[in-house]
Amino acid sequence: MATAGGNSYRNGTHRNSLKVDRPLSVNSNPKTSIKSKPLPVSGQRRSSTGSINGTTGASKDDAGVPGRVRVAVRLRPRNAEELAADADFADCVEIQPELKRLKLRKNNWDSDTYEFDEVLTEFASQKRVYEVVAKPVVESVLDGYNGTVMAYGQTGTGKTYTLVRLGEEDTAARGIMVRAMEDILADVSLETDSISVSYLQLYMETIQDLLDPANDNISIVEDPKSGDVSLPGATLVEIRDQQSFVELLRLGEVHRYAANTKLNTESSRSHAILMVHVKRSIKGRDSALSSEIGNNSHMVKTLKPSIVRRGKLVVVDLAGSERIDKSGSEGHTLEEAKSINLSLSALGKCINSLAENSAHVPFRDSKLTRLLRDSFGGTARTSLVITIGPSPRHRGETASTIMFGQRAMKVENMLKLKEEFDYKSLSRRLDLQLDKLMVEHERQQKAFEDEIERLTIEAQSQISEAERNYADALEKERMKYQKDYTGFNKEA
Ligand SMILES: Nc1ncnc2c1ncn2[C@@H]1O[C@H](COP(=O)(O)OP(=O)(O)OP(=O)(O)O)[C@@H](O)[C@H]1O
Repeated sequence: MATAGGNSYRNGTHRNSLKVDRPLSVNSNPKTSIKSKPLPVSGQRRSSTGSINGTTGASKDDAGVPGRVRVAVRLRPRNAEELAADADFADCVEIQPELKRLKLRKNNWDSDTYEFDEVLTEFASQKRVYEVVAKPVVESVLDGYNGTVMAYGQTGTGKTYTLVRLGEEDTAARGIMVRAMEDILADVSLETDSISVSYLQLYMETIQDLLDPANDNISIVEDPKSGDVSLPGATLVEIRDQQSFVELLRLGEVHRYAANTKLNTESSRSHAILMVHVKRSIKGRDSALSSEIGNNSHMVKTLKPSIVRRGKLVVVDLAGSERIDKSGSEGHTLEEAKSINLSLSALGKCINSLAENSAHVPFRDSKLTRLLRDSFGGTARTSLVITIGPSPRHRGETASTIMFGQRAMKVENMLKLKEEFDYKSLSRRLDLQLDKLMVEHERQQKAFEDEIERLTIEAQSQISEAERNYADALEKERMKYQKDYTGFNKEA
């Protein structure tokens, strides 16, 4: 029945209510907009000194650089079931990519319009999705910032497809995780830099290690001073090539728990979290710290520690955001769904509080929000992709996903360069220098002692010779006197 209305709606012949939940100009405030850096030419190394807002070097301002959470929406194409079941119905959404707008149909005559940082149609390639959603974040991580890429949406709308696909049989299908590592490996130098990875899942408020399933209750440690969150119990694997990373992802996926629900037989019931730590050594390059220390005196120059930048990329594949009642879950699965809902609703509450600038943000309400503290309202550059399906039967979930994305767009982070002096390597360098100096000192001491001994021996032999000469001369003198004395007596 809705076909005619749906088509005419799609052709724009009906008046739609324009409900834009935020100012129409995405970057209306130049202070709060992040200018994405131009993409590097393939195979060409970027300069690592570029900063998030396009200026050279890091901001010396300790407060950081403002960076709003960026949100893209991705529409999944109709699946086989929808092609059959929804054949007579129009999609519940219409995408206007050139305007970066999405229309959510209310009925045959009316729709609400929302604007996002990017809108990705059902034809958007995985490459394009990576480039608009994740690439700017990956570049920031390479420059020494923290970054987050997260997918949020109803079960079966393409979160795992967008983030986790390995694309081994079809390289065009590679998801964000694989493409991000390719870019990271292409930019770092493994002689001076290092990449290490943890892969975890958050399931029923428990953090489990996807790289070591026996490690199933990892605690979150928060630094009370910096607020930094870490998981010291998680397996950390050093990555040196793409193949070992892909194998690691495959291993993680095997371990990821997937429970069936009525909505999707391969639904992920856990949140999967990939953490990529990128540590880079900066030598003689422009940096906030190196210019702070100055380079006037020779002393400072020789004792100047090198600088390390530690960027962390967090990629989060959230569990499906569908309502419990609709998933038809019961028993254990109901507990699961409640737990998933608890963490997702805690995330929603935090985002609402941040969007409204509330004094209190309830980060402590769930492990997910504790883990994502730096990603929302923190120091990370964050990009969210919200995934939606076209089916009018799931209009409610699609609407709630869209509202989540709209609120997330209001969250402002303060991006901070994670740069510090490498005192450890300075101390190692000084230890080495000290060892060398001590060996040299010992060598000189020995040479000095040898010289003293030589001089002593020489002096002693000279004294002995002088004594001998003196004794000889004395003897000669005595003999002479004796001879003279004897001669004198004879004459007398
Ligand atoms: N953009 C797309 N193009 C083609 N197929 C897609 C796309 N997005 C998702 N799919 C397909 O839809 C199905 C569900 O996708 P996926 O498993 O990624 O959903 P999900 O949101 O991660 O679900 P869950 O919350 O249950 O983990 C998969 O078969 C996937 O291949």
